Amino acid sequence: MTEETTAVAHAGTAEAEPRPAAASAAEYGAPTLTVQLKMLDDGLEPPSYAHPGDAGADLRSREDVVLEPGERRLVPTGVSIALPDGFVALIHPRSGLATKHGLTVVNAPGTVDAGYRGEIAVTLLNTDRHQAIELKRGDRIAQMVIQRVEYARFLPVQELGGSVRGGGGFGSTGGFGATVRA
Ligand SMILES: O=c1ccn([C@H]2C[C@H](O)[C@@H](COP(=O)(O)OP(=O)(O)OP(=O)(O)O)O2)c(=O)[nH]1
Repeated sequence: MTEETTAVAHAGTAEAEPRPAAASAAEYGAPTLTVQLKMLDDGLEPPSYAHPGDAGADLRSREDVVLEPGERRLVPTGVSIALPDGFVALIHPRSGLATKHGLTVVNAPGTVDAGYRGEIAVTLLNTDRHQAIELKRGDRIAQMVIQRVEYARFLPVQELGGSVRGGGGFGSTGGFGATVRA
């Protein structure tokens, strides 16, 4: 654990800034929200967006990790944040690692609550049945998407409001022909 490296104001309140309907090239991907960030490991790069307009900021592994086929592990990122009230950070897998190596996030998307101040960690799973996955400290292992959320007041009722779908679900509209091999 080391000293705080980055801190910006306004924790606890929603600070999203309105953006123009059509952002110019210079504005595209410009920050729309200020989030306090405390790095817990001086040697690691903070979360970052690979390109302007990317939804996910990459998170890095704080440790060297080897995941054997089928193995899962909670991997620390060295990052803690203070999200404004009304926001959530969702931890998603990275598609390249998923496609090329079968690396995924068990609980995808992981939910980082606005009130959470601990270290963000990622429960990685090697879904490959044959190859181990070797991750080095500093490797980008997952991505963090920050979104607005609603906090519901649950209102008990006897009858729910109607809808076209009604109770249909779990394949009620068809459209797939998968069969299970015996
Ligand atoms: O991928 C994740 C998911 C969660 N968390 C942290 C932030 C989150 O706010 C906290 C609790 O997560 P969650 O609510 O999913 O866990 P739980 O199993 O329901 O635990 P709790 O009883 O502490 O809420 O753990 C992570 O660092 N990474």
